[in-house]
Amino acid sequence: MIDIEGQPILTAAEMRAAEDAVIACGVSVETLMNRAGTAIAHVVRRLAGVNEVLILCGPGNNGGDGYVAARVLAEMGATVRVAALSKPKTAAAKSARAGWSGVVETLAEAKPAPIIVDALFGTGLTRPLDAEPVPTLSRSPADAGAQLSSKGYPDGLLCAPASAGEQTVVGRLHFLANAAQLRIAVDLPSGLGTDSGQALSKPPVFNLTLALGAVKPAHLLQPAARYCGHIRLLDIGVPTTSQAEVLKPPTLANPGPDAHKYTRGMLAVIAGIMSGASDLAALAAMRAGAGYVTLLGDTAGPPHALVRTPFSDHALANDRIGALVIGPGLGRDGIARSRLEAALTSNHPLIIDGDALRLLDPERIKALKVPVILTPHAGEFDALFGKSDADKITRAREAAVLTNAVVVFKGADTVIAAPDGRVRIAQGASDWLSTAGTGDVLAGAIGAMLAAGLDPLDAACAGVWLHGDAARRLGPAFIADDLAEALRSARGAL
Ligand SMILES: NC(=O)C1=CN([C@@H]2O[C@H](COP(=O)(O)OP(=O)(O)OC[C@H]3O[C@@H](n4cnc5c(N)ncnc54)[C@H](OP(=O)(O)O)[C@@H]3O)[C@@H](O)[C@H]2O)[C@@H](O)CC1
Ligand SMILES: Nc1ncnc2c1ncn2[C@@H]1O[C@H](COP(=O)(O)OP(=O)(O)O)[C@@H](O)[C@H]1O
Ligand SMILES: [K+]
Repeated sequence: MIDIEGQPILTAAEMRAAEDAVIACGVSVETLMNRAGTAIAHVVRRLAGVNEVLILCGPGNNGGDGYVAARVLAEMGATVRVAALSKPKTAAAKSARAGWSGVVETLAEAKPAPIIVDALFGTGLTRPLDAEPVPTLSRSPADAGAQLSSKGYPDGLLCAPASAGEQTVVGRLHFLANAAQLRIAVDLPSGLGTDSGQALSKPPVFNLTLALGAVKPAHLLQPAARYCGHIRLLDIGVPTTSQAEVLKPPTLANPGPDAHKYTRGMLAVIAGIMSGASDLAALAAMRAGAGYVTLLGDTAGPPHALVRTPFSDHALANDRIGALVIGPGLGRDGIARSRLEAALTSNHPLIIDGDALRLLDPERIKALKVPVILTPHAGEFDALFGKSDADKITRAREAAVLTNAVVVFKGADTVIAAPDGRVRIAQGASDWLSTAGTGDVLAGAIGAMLAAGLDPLDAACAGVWLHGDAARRLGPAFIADDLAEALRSARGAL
């Protein structure tokens, strides 16, 4: 089992292409399925102990993985049962089914077990599951493992059509999941759109999802990600590369003996009408490790290490400024507009956040000749780039190209995109981040990284990582001030 930090993220089509490349070199689908099923079986065996395992198999290769896992688990001495939705459709799944010598129960009538393994649907799911009826038997079968007919009903047994509610695929999955102590999904919880991150049908929430060969967008994008539980990658010997990767901890240099405040990076934050927001950004930058932070505006108060200076073109013209944050608490009045204009013409690398994003259009951003990082939340993103049904990765990528800027598309599934097509996606963000001011903290943290000289994508990634890690350290009900302070611990842990 591999931790997914830093791993490539592949769409369903990219994963199929990666598999096809291996198959073209002479490796059969059956071999890949055997590797997948065997790896799944070993994980399940470790977690299940002596408890009974119920594997739910679908018609495609995801189901095929399930049959292989069942066979291997049985060979290892585990107590394992299999329940199928319908008979296997693909050649590899048929061959995997043939390798399972035990009974195959119907999904409709399978009794619960303490451990369930969902191998119903993986990357092949193309439509919602809710309306799909599960075949049921009109009498209790002595051996429900009878061959399933082409309609998906067991041959030789009279089948009744499914009734509503629990007798849908989703209903059965929820019923069996609710009764289980441990829920494990093969590749993806059944019901999720692999690339969109949408729940085509709402699956139960799993404890563990075993990604096969590569991480997929649905493992990270909301709402799909929250059904996956912990995600671990299983290697099936398919080489993968992608411009999209899971965010990993940054490598940041600590100050050396020759360091001084300016070598560690000088950040300027422009204040506006709501000084609390720019204060948070400034504090965050200091706690993320900036050497010198100056706040330009009419503000007052601690910390004493923060250099508060009235806003002026002269203050902005300081060559030592390595990066400039504009937007937190800026407002949208005349003063805000003139400060934004001064920032855009200052020649300093820019982090553009909050209100500043509402005062700009993509063409103006693209025309800037300095490195730019944009940090919109969903509302700001829609206002700047328009609404769209495209997935979050595509939207972030297109926005980065359109503006020639690094775009940090925030949310519970923050997507960071560079104009060259590289994408990084954060995993496991604390939902407690949904509190006022945490975006200002992020802008400051990214500002500290850009001022220290990191390239814009690395700076954005490092800031998002530190921000997410600080939140994880704080647990519940923190406020943005706590988060800014906790950046210090996050920085220290690297
Ligand atoms: N390829 C490889 O080398 C390897 C692949 N591996 C594994 O294969 C998985 C992908 O397999 P897959 O492509 O067969 O898709 P899968 O998710 O099993 O479902 C497809 C089936 O579902 C059906 N179907 C779709 N939507 C439906 C709906 N709403 N309701 C009902 N049916 C629906 C669809 O029918 P159709 O749309 O054609 O009518 C088809 O029959 C992948 O996640 C991984 O686990 C590993 O073994 C490693 C090697
Ligand atoms: N439900 C959530 N789970 C995880 N992170 C979240 C969630 N909601 C918001 N965030 C994060 O919290 C921050 C909120 O930023 P933003 O909306 O700009 O807030 P503000 O403007 O109040 O500072 C972003 O970094 C975002 O990614
Ligand atoms: K599955």
